[in-house]
This record gives sequence, C-alpha cells and structure tokens, in this order.
Amino acid sequence: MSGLLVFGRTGQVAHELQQLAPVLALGRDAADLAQPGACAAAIQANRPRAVINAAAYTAVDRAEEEETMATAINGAAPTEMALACAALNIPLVHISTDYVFPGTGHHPWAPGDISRPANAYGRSKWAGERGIRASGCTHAILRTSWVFSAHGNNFVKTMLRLSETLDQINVVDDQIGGPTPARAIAAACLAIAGQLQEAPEKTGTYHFSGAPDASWCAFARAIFSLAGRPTRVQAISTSAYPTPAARPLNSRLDCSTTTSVFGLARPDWHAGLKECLTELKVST
Ligand SMILES: NC(=O)C1=CN([C@@H]2O[C@H](COP(=O)(O)OP(=O)(O)OC[C@H]3O[C@@H](n4cnc5c(N)ncnc54)[C@H](OP(=O)(O)O)[C@@H]3O)[C@@H](O)[C@H]2O)C=CC1
Ligand SMILES: Cc1cn([C@H]2C[C@H](O)[C@@H](COP(=O)(O)OP(=O)(O)O[C@H]3O[C@@H](C)C(=O)[C@@H](O)[C@H]3O)O2)c(=O)[nH]c1=O
Ligand SMILES: [Mg+2]
Repeated sequence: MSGLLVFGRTGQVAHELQQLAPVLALGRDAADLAQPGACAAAIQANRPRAVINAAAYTAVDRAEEEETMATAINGAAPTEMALACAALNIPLVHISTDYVFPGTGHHPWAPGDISRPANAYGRSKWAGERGIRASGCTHAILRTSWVFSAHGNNFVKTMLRLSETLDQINVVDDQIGGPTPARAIAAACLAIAGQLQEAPEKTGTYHFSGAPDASWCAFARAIFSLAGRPTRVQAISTSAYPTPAARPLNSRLDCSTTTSVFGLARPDWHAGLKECLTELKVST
C-alpha cells in the first residue's frame, strides 16, 4: 500500500478520518495497542506513506486504576509506532491532549511549555509524546482538547442523555478549554500528514483546539440552547464535582504555530456543535 494507515477505527477521530479520506483504519482486532509488537508489525506489513494514530486509552477516571494499561496503550504503543516509522522514513501524526498540562494559571499553554500532568491519563499521554520525540522519526504531535462528534462517547452526548431525565444539571464552570469537533481534528491530521511528507522539517509539537475558549458549563448551555431543550444548567465549582482523576482548570491552548506552520486555524466549535446536533437529529 502507499496510502495512509490509521490506528483506531471506531473512535471519534478515527471515524471522521474514514469519512474524509480513503485511509486504511485498523481496529483493535487488527492491531491491539496493548500488545507489544502489534503496531510495528502492522506498519511493516502495510508500508504506508504516513501513519496517523487516532487510537488511545481515553477513560480518564478509569485510568487512575489502570495506569499500567493506559501507559501501554498511550505510551509504549505510540513509541513503537514512531520507531517503525523512523525505520521506514515515513511521518507519524499523533494526537495528544491538554491533560499533559497541570492546569495552573490563566494563560494559554504554548507547545514548548513544561508538561506536568495532574492525572494518570495525562501521564500516559505524556509518555507517548516523549517516546515519539526520542525516536527521531518525522512527526507531528497534535495536542487537542474536549473532543466531540455525533459518533462515539463525549460530553455533548452525555449532556443530551442526562437531559432526557433531568430538569437541571450541575456543571463545572471553572475548567476552561476549547471544545473541538472530531471532524476538524481529522481534517487537520490529514493536512499535516501531507505537509510532513513534503517538509519533514515541520516536525514538532503543535496545539489545535476549538475556539472560543469556554467552560464546560458554558458549553453545556450552548448544547441545550442549540438543541432547543429547556434543561437548566447550574454552574458549580470543580470542588463540588469530585472525580477519581483531577482535571486541569486551565486547558487553554495557544494554537498560533499550527496556523503559522500548517495554515490551520482554530475551528469554531459553535459551528461544529450545530453540525453535530444536526447529525444527531436533535437541532431545532
Ligand atoms: N476524547 C477527547 O476529549 C480527547 C481526545 N484526545 C486524544 O485524541 C485521540 C482520539 O480520541 P477519540 O477519537 O476521542 O478517542 P475515542 O475514545 O473516541 O476512541 C478511542 C479509540 O482507540 C481505540 N483503542 C482503545 N484501546 C485500544 C487498543 N488496546 N488497541 C487498539 N485500539 C484501541 C478504540 O477502539 P475500541 O472501540 O475497540 O475500544 C477507539 O477506536 C486520542 O489520542 C485521545 O487521547 C485528546 C484530547 C481530548
Ligand atoms: C457529566 C458531568 C460532567 N461534569 C464535568 C466533569 C469534567 O470536569 C467535565 C467534562 O466531563 P468529561 O467526563 O466529559 O471529561 P473528560 O472525560 O475528562 O474529558 C477529557 O477527555 C480526555 C480524553 C481529554 O483528552 C480531555 O481533553 C477531555 O476532553 O464536566 C460536570 O460538571 N457535570 C456533569 O454532569
Ligand atoms: Mg470522558
């Protein structure tokens, strides 16, 4: 093959990649990221022109109890992909997260800022980033945040589900970030893979999140407003919503180098949300 190889088949971003381009998407049955050697074998067998990793362990709270498994999937597997890509001299586009940052302060995080994850999921994703950088392969590590789409599990679908039975939902108002449509991430990954083939010197770490930055509470209100649901959203603080994994308060990402290097602007999440709700047939 001389096309694009995607790890992940059922996930939000993997699904959109398959909608946008003729990629070969490998599910868990074809390449289990928890199995050492599986990813390298898949890359060697298919000889793609580039690899996009859209598979990950994304259960943030469960990762606190399964950090070894999360680290195998989010740390070891991407590292192995990167070494296989280096050997074949092909680029790797890897998706990472705002949760590699500690969430302190109010300034948007720049790609070069020091990572200090506040939870096990973030640590596992940070391990993958380090392995990829050390491999020497041509790569882009694209950190995104708060992914949503009509397919798979995400905050939008959780809110819509809760609103079926509740008149009021309490949602944290002090965690700020950029909700990002999975489709925009998929399109960005495809564009970046193409540009890395022509310009491997663009190798590096980049940020890509939806604009404008918002709190989860504001995002929830936008969901119900656009969906025409009367559900009330009560703003609460993070301390009033205890979870096994700590979440960063400041998830703002400075995406300016993604725009200057790749020509990719931050996607407007309001527009993406409208599309998503239309796809789910819950818009007014
Ligand atoms: N969701 C979010 O809010 C955010 C996600 N990201 C990152 O974006 C990327 C894409 O996330 P998203 O599309 O939301 O992910 P999803 O949670 O929607 O999907 C994860 C995908 O990974 C696959 N997967 C999980 N474990 C394995 C395994 N052992 N072997 C093979 N495949 C496996 C899943 O397959 P299966 O269906 O078989 O389980 C699924 O296809 C990930 O790198 C994630 O860390 C970054 C920021 C925010
Ligand atoms: C369901 C619910 C959640 N919340 C809060 C919890 C949390 O702080 C926030 C979002 O909830 P979630 O469970 O969707 O959050 P979470 O799964 O942590 O989302 C994260 O997933 C990983 C994979 C990432 O990489 C991150 O960018 C981010 O998108 O909303 C409420 O306040 N009220 C509610 O009723
Ligand atoms: Mg979640």
